[in-house]
Amino acid sequence: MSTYDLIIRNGTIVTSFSESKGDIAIKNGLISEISECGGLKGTCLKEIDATDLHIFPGLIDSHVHFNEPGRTEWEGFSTGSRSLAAGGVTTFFDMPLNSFPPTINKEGFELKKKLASQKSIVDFRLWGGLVPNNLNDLEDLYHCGVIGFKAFMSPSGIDEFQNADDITLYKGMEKIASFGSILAVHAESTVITEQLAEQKRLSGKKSALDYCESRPIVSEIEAVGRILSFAETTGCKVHIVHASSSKVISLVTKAKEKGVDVTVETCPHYLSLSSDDFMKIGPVAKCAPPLRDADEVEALWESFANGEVDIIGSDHSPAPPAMKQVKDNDMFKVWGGISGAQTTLMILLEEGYWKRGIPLKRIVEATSANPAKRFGLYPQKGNISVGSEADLAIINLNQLYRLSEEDLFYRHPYSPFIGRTYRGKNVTTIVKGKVVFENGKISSKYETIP
Ligand SMILES: NC(=O)N[C@H]1NC(=O)NC1=O
Ligand SMILES: [Zn+2]
Ligand SMILES: [Zn+2]
Repeated sequence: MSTYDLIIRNGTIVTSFSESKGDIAIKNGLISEISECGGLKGTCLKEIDATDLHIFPGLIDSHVHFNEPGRTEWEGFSTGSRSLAAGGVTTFFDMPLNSFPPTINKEGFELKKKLASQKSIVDFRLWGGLVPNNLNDLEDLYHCGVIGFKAFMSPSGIDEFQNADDITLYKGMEKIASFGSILAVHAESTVITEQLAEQKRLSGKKSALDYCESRPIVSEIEAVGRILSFAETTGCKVHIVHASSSKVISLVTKAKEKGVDVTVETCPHYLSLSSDDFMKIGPVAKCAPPLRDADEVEALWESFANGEVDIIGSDHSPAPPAMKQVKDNDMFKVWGGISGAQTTLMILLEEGYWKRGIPLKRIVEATSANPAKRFGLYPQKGNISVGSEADLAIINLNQLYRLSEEDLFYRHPYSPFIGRTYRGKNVTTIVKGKVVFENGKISSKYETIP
């Protein structure tokens, strides 16, 4: 008879391609057996009854900014990873900027890796940056084990992480292609966004609407078109982050049809908040690219439903409260970034599964299987199968609740989703076989923040 560390009984197991009831046995951090309900024979140290609950592969958030080291007062790995655990996320990929030093060379990588290993309660990988003048660091970063490289096509808001000009992109992509790695891009046109912002400034226009108008969809379309042409020429794999519009997604779909190796991400905020919501909610909902109108939100859901959106990432990009407040009535001066690490799954369940009939399998695909596949972690992650890592989220689809400030584990508990009602809550999170979140709480072993 086998001895297991943990057995989860009687849940509905959802993967990107299947949904069925069963029991899962876990040993040494891996899934060691899956059977129909009642079929597992053996003893275990702990049992979880998942009757009436759904079991998803733990989410992989391929896009967060946890700001550590250097700006830990903005977030940090302790609070950031606890927020993810609460939201059913078991792995994150930390972006190379907003922390200081940025992850643009080996030293920056090693420093961040050490801190994340000490403090994170979920699994992680790190992005490396592509910036002007670090072409000679890319190979070191690749050997350090970055999950991929990230570049900005417009100013990032952080002085020490410069946006990449076209020659940096082109030369960088040749190098990245030579290692078989991937470049993620923040794709907005510097020329369009800066000139429109300057016109707004000269005419004293600085409202939320003015900010949105200074970063139109065409600015994304132009930048995406340019990066796709570099991708075609260099053969470099590309991942477009935070596309705000189905028009951007369509451009990516057309490139895929032509054989370009490209994927695209959108974020829960573009799927659940409109520019009108931004006017009502204010600076907490400021991001770049900005929120779009309600028709765009609906069109984005269509792109999601038909599988054109590959990946959902949160782009969790917090800042201290003072930087998320409007001063001099000027929305342009507010930090652009939405706190969303904890809320991805609840938004997709409420707005996607419940309101728009999106299948759970599609949600699992975009939040877990696809990021694992795109970044080389599948099927160890992103799946529920014998031999894969025991990264799981156990979900009560019927639990109805209103998100409040007290629910948030962020360093600064603000979110544009506070006060909204959701159906579907993550109740238990398991990372490599360890229960890190249970019954609405961080497990006692991880309660104390180091
Ligand atoms: N620097 C940074 O995190 N910027 C992010 N914030 C945002 O709203 N979009 C971004 O790219
Ligand atoms: Zn970005
Ligand atoms: Zn980002």
